[in-house]
Amino acid sequence: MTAALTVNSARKAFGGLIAVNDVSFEVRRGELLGLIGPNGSGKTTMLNLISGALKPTSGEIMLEGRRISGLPAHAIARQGVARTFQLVRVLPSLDAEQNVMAGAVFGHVRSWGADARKTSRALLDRVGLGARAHMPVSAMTYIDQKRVELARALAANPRILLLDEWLAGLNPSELKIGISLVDELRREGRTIIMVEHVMDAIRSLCDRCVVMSSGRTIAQGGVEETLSDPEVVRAYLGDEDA
Ligand SMILES: Nc1ncnc2c1ncn2[C@@H]1O[C@H](COP(=O)(O)OP(=O)(O)OP(=O)(O)O)[C@@H](O)[C@H]1O
Repeated sequence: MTAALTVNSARKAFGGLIAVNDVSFEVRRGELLGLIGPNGSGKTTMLNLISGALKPTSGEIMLEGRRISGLPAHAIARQGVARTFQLVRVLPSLDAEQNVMAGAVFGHVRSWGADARKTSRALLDRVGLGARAHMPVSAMTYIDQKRVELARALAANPRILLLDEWLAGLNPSELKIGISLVDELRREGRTIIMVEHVMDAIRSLCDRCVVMSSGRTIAQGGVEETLSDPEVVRAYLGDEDA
């Protein structure tokens, strides 16, 4: 069966720094893959290569067997890749509902007007913001802006969802809610890549992990087996987020 996403020898150089160095992995349909590694190991750059925010220096990325690397970000979004950002990016002058509608209009399965509004309302309910649909996002807390961003990413029913540290910065009770929300997405069969430092979340949510260190993949496979790999333990030692 064709993988949902295939990354083949992806490489990204920023001048002399190779942020992603010959990385290859697959994400199966309906799988939640954890992309983990110490700070600066290349995880966000890898997500940027998939979403088209950056073009790979070499290598290729395929979505459902079709090459997406090299396409502009908006074309990749149309093909069905949606994401959230490590530092939330919302449209601050618009309200929550309008932000989510923007995802429905510009993404994979597009809808407009009343349809987009209906989708948007349902998703805002789902992320716990049903009562604040008309609040300007600039007046929302950071956590609520993250929820808006997740709803926006889901609005176009993407083929693959990229979560860049979506659980970071949550307090323990918010984290519990956040984990169960991602778990619900997983149970409904969504294909997700999650860049995350919260190890409890990795352990409870991921089907498999890919571990990066200094731009390279140092391990991939089942979560427990990967996290106990001596090279992974070594890569994390001394890293305060481990
Ligand atoms: N636009 C850029 N220009 C130059 N260097 C960059 C750029 N983006 C990332 N880098 C460098 O590439 C390396 C990998 O960064 P990246 O943000 O992908 O790591 P990360 O694993 O996501 O880190 P973190 O967990 O801290 O978010 C780092 O050394 C970073 O400084």
